Amino acid sequence: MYTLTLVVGIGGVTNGGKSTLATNLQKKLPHSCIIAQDTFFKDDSVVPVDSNGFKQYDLLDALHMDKMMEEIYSWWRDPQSYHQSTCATTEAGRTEVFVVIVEGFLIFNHRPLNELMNKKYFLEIPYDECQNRRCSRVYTPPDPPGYFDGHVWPMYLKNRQEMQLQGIVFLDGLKSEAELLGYVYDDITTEIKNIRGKTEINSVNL
Ligand SMILES: Nc1ncnc2c1ncn2[C@@H]1O[C@H](COP(=O)(O)OP(=O)(O)OP(=O)(O)O)[C@@H](O)[C@H]1O
Ligand SMILES: NC(=O)c1ccc[n+]([C@@H]2O[C@H](CO)[C@@H](O)[C@H]2O)c1
Repeated sequence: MYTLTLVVGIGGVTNGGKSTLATNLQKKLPHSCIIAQDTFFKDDSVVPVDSNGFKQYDLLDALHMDKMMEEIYSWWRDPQSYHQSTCATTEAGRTEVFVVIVEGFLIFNHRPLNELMNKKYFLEIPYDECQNRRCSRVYTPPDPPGYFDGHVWPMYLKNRQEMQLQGIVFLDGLKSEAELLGYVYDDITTEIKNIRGKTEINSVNL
């Protein structure tokens, strides 16, 4: 049996709805799993502080990107084993496509990770909505007063300027969860059919 893979990137602004979309997609896509960038933050004690006393969390340097890449490679080497716990049984004779959904706010700023992704989506919301959503969230450690305007939003603008744009589909994060899911799910299932189709043609030609 062939092992075919698809790496989907869901990036975007903080509170743009990345985790929500990734979770909704993962539930609908068989043989899929999520690797979330937020689980690779360095320990608070090693994250530097700027002259205003703000912890510099919204930079690639605040993340263990080496560990995140290792996790993705571990999936890639053997997606079937990686999926074992969550995966439904494969249908006999069917060429499966294993999907990893890589989700995070700085996934398009890391060149090696960028090169791995086959489909890329970026969720955007306006400043006011972003500030409102962020204020209703509690991170560990919690945002200190002034953190959004003093660190989060300016770093978002900077990171967005620097990210690699090639191949990214921009999504309006103000759209409903269902609408966003519908669009991305259709796009990915079309890609999965294409990948399967190409393999089937190649095996006939062999
Ligand atoms: N399409 C949507 N419409 C309205 N609200 C949404 C939508 N998607 C997510 N939300 C809400 O926005 C907030 C942030 O969502 P979520 O955690 O998915 O974002 P995120 O981009 O993963 O955030 P971060 O990575 O910064 O922690 C949550 O309160 C969630 O319920
Ligand atoms: N350890 C964490 O998950 C953590 C700690 C402090 C701040 N954050 C924020 O997470 C967002 C990305 O999802 C960034 O905007 C960080 O500020 C996360």
